[in-house]
Amino acid sequence: MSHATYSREREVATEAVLRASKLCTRVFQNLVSASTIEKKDKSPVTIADYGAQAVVNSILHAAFPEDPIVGEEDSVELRENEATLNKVVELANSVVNQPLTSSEVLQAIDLGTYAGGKKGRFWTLDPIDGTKGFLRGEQFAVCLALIVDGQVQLGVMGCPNLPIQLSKPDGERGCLLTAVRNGGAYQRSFAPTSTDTQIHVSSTATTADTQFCESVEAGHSSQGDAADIASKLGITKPSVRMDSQCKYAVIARGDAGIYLRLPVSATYEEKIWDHAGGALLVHEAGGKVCDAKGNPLDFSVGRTLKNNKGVIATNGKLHDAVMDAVGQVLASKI
Ligand SMILES: Nc1ncnc2c1ncn2[C@@H]1O[C@H](COP(=O)(O)O)[C@@H](O)[C@H]1OP(=O)(O)O
Ligand SMILES: [Mg+2]
Ligand SMILES: [Mg+2]
Ligand SMILES: [Mg+2]
Repeated sequence: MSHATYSREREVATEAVLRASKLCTRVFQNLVSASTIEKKDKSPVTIADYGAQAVVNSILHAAFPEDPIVGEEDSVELRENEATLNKVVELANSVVNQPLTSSEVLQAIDLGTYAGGKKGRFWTLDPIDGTKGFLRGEQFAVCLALIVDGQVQLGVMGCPNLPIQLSKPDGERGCLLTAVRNGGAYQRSFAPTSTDTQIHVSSTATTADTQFCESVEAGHSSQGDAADIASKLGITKPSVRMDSQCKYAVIARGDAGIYLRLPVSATYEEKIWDHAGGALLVHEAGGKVCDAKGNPLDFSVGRTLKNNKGVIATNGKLHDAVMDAVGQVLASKI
């Protein structure tokens, strides 16, 4: 089968995500302390969010000046706060080759205001997915994807705190995950000499043996419904709770077989940057992703997944059994 390999896009996206990941780790090491955590001070993650978006957008824009970007952040509040802006500029310049001025940083951030849609190609960026995980020193991800005519074609995700092997939490951390449509899913470490290894979902066909994962945050997914679904599936092990799109990564690598993100409110619309790269990773690793009703995720309707409610990702073999249980538990709710 012939298909686009997006090799140049992949190379540029990898470079951008690695540099932004480095920036995030630097912010965590220098600005997050016991006292910021105790005070629930969000300023470090705000600085990292803006810095990572400025770095990724400026690298993308230099390579593909015609490509629009749907990014999570904009510069409106940053323009009001000179001290924060100075820190963002300094950090961004610590990871890029060509130094940026303050106004270039602001402009780069605002390249992310595109509305999305079903025609043409655009990038979507979550500079830090899992802000709460970032502040806790747990999982977060820099997530970049390329969408063409409403379909995700390339996903590149940097997970600075994710162990290369989940079973070795004290081993090497920092994973770069890449998927190209019809081209497979891959992982490498952040080490410059590291090379891609193809990854696959788990081959488990028995729900009772499966590890399932869900959000840390009760406000992002209905954990009561997830527990009911797990019990219907005969799963007795507690869920693995993890922030961010790292959950898609662990499904794609076969560490877990089921990711449940169940609707918590009638009004919340999931954002495309929270799912585009992760969903392609699972698909290309041999798994399946859909919403709580079994519909495919629709990335062609703007900045949100307004045609979908919730997200279910599995290793594929378990998909029908999981969707059966989801249907029973959510029958009266969605
Ligand atoms: N009410 C909400 N429901 C679902 N997801 C949310 C909600 N509020 C924020 N998010 C986003 O969910 C993602 C994290 O989810 P998870 O619980 O899987 O870690 C993040 O993208 C977070 O934004 P952000 O990118 O600003 O952290
Ligand atoms: Mg996010
Ligand atoms: Mg974010
Ligand atoms: Mg946010």
